[in-house]
Amino acid sequence: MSQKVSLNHPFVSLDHVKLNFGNHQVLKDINLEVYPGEFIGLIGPNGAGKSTLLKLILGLIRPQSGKIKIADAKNTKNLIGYVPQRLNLDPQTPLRGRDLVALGLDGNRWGFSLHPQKRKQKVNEMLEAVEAVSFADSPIGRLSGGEQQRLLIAQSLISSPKLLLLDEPLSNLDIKSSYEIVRLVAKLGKEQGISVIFVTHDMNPLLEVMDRVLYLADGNSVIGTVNEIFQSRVLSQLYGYKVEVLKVNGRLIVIGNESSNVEVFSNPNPYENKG
Ligand SMILES: Nc1ncnc2c1ncn2[C@@H]1O[C@H](COP(=O)(O)OP(=O)(O)OP(=O)(O)O)[C@@H](O)[C@H]1O
Repeated sequence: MSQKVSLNHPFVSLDHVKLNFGNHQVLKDINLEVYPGEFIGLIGPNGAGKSTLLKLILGLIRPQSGKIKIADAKNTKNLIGYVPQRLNLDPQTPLRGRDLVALGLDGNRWGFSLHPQKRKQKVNEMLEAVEAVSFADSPIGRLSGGEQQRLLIAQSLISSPKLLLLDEPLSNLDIKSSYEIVRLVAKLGKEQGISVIFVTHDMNPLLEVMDRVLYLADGNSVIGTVNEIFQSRVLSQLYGYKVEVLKVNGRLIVIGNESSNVEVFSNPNPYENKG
């Protein structure tokens, strides 16, 4: 499906979004605009509502109030790719890597109607893009976490989405794989003009690729550039414990130390939510 997406207009916008689960107010007033090709890191403590925010954008749950707008598209089904946390698979699962990627075609209107040769070609192109050709014919249950993540990313991108939502894709990955996955997503996002919202607890691999950072806590959000948010003072204030941001060889590194005492500053939100 070809959709007209303007670079000057947000692809996704959330306007005063509020979400409760029963009496539990998870998101109080979220405002956000995500532009085409923009890479946003979504961070915040456990239970802050990061996955819930992704589900709202996916349309899986509806807000109590506020508006969520996805470009001008009427049919958003194929416009959003979603990568869940790693799969928990039985090692005996008969599905091969390339079958998992092909499943991404079946969720859209032309998946089954695609000529088998064209279908195979599309799957091969995606496997090459995520550098997964060498293990594409292995049963997915026997692949490593990093290999499975590459396949899930290929699956989510095969229907040419305009927005990619990734929910903690780095959990269970080693440092090298984490950096590789982040670089891969950032590269494909920029090449194809895909907006990315990337949920993570490990911020370090994202520091060089994020355009902006969205921090969720206590139902509210703070958004800013990496330089605005990644300061020891700001992160310590947001998390409520000592977080140090160091510059080593020109690169930022975030170190969290929950046991340290820290002065929690009186103003809980150092930045206005700029959307
Ligand atoms: N379907 C649901 N029904 C009731 N409460 C829910 C539901 N889904 C999530 N919650 C609650 O909403 C809050 C936010 O959950 P969510 O999974 O969005 O947090 P998160 O920021 O992604 O957390 P984590 O970092 O631990 O993955 C939590 O307190 C959770 O228990």
